[in-house]
Amino acid sequence: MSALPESLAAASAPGAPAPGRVHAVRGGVVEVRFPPSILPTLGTALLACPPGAPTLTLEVESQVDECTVRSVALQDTQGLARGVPVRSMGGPLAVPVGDALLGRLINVLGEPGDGGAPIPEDTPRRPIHRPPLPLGQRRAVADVFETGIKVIDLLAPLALGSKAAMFGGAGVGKTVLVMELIHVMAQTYQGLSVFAGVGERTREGHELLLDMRNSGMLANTILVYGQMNEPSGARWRTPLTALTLAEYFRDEQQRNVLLLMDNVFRFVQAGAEVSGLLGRLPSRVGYQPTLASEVAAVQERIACGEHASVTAIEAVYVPADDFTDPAVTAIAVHLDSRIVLSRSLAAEGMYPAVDPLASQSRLLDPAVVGQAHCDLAREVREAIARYRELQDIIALLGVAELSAEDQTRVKRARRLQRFLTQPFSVTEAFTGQAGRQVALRDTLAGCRAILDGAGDDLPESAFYMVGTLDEALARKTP
Ligand SMILES: Nc1ncnc2c1ncn2[C@@H]1O[C@H](COP(=O)(O)OP(=O)(O)OP(=O)(O)O)[C@@H](O)[C@H]1O
Repeated sequence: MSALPESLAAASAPGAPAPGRVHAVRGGVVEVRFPPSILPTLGTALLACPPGAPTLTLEVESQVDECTVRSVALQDTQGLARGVPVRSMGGPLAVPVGDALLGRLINVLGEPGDGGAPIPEDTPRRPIHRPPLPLGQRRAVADVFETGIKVIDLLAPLALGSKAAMFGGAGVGKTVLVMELIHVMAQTYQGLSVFAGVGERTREGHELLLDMRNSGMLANTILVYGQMNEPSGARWRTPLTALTLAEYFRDEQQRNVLLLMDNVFRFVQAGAEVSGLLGRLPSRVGYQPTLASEVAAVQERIACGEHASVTAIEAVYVPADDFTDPAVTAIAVHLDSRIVLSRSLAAEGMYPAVDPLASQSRLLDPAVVGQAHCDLAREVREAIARYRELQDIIALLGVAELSAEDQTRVKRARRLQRFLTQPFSVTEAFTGQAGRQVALRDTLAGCRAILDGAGDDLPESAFYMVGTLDEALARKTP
């Protein structure tokens, strides 16, 4: 970071009298006046110190004139009044990073939210605004990892150092899928996880903390929460705090990090709220004019370094199931794997409700997964696409009116669709069915066999919510 001008450095020193004063408070937006020589720059963190009350962190978003800045509050502004002294922190918000945070739940400022001991004073700190890793220091993504979830491994594989997202409307299973992936990772992948809970229900966040604590997964995890009850500024900056932690482990300790974000749409939504509060003109569909750059500022920082990587798995809420929503498209362009959850599959109970045709991954490439895998994925997609084409005819005339060839195709496609469902470990408590993880080899062999007619004689139900094909075959017994 560039050196501070002398006047600003002196004014930011902890013991120095606060040079700024709150001029106006409008909800989450606070205008602060400073002497013109030390007007803080954009992105600088400010500390408002109301007498007799806890301090409050703000972030400068615009300079209104030569002595006024407009800032957004990262904490609740209740009780903040005109005239309250404000000190500039001389740079962006710096959050504690490192091993002391492992196993902890923190907020956007890096303060504990789990009722535990305070974070030690000597913990190193890093600014939340940082440039992404230069291209020259990045490594190409190629190490595919198996999730054990058949439909993902087959049609939208994930890789270490890649970015993947689950897209879906309300209640189609995004959170369940992210939780299952956390579960899989904890068992198979020896790394650290940083979970950013952005704008979702506080109850879900609490449940995750308890689940992780009970299953012993918390020791290698940091939870960073800016849930729906927090001010928009906090929700907007929570992903940056989580990213800063992930980058620290990647760059300083050369450790692989899994970054989970639920929900990236809420981050965009918080940005839109902040933009509205700042009085900026809205852009398409009411989103902030800076939508693309805000999303890019987060997504570009998720990258694979020379020695270690940050792998991101994100949940993206799709408002009103509209996949052309500007927020959704702005996020989608940055991803390596897009897993689209379908409401009609969820309505039929075909969990995980991953749409086999809409989901895709850059890693489904012969150079990465091999020719045989790519060919099989294409064949599975073709079979399901053909079945969807025929569905209208079937609804009107019945299956019997189809040609013998199409009848066989429909039969196999329906079995394939069911074979791609699978019970999850995290849903065991309410489905009563033990979770299954399937090796990629078995997934490929199972799909190949079904396409070749190995399951033609079995009832469709034999394929529903099973692990391997052998399990389905074992259900044959009357
Ligand atoms: N794999 C699954 N197996 C069984 N049930 C599932 C599965 N996935 C989702 N469900 C059912 O769907 C419900 C909603 O799932 P989830 O909370 O993951 O949705 P969501 O897309 O995250 O919703 P929201 O956007 O409202 O947060 C679950 O409570 C569960 O009943």
